[in-house]
Amino acid sequence: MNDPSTIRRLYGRRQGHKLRDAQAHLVETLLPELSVPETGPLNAEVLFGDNRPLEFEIGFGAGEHLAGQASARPEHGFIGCEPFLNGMVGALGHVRDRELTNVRLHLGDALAVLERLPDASLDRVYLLHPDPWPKARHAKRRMVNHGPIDMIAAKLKPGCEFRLGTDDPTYCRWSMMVMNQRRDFEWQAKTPGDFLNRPADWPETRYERKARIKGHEVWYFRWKRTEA
Ligand SMILES: C[S@@+](CC[C@H](N)C(=O)[O-])C[C@H]1O[C@@H](n2cnc3c(N)ncnc32)[C@H](O)[C@@H]1O
Repeated sequence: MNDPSTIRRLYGRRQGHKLRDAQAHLVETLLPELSVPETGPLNAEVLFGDNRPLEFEIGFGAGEHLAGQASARPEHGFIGCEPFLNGMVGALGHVRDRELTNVRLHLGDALAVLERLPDASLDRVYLLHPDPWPKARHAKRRMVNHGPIDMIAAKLKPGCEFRLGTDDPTYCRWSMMVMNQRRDFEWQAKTPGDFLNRPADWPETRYERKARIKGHEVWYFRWKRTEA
């Protein structure tokens, strides 16, 4: 596993385009330093050695949003999860280039990390351009569903935000339907068109940029965790 060509063979081919030597080297050297521990309960002390506020990104893609938020708030700790190795390489590159010390990464399922955090421990959760699963028969696979949203609700501190971005009209409508049924979240749209404009503190993601180039509308949702 320590040999870059082995890493490339094991992950690069199976999960995306082949890793170059420099990318495999990054995975070999920087990822172990930044990885969320594989087992045991997690909190800010375990991850960062102090009691700082935590933010969590589900499926960070190539990591540009995670890195942007982490450099904007160096006093917060950021946990990012992404099962796609080529995306992880992107995030590692941003962490290295921006010399970020407040990011921890997990190559795998975000929910498996989320469930190990204490309840009411997160200051923000991001879900940006989740896989849309557009067919009705696949709707149960959408991240915006009762099980995952129950977990997000449990882990967010009351008064803190869950952010969702999507350019998929079905996902947009679905998310409004699922979230409007909940009493534990309050939609933060101040005006009817509010969710059409990206807030200034919301860095653009790669997927979002591609969607805009294709001429798609993008919707930006912010829900506040209530006390309910
Ligand atoms: C359409 S991409 C969007 C990536 C990125 N957020 C962006 O906006 O550019 C959806 C991402 O979610 C990731 N993903 C899907 N299920 C996940 C899960 N259970 N945990 C973490 N990431 C997941 C996928 O690997 C993929 O990279």
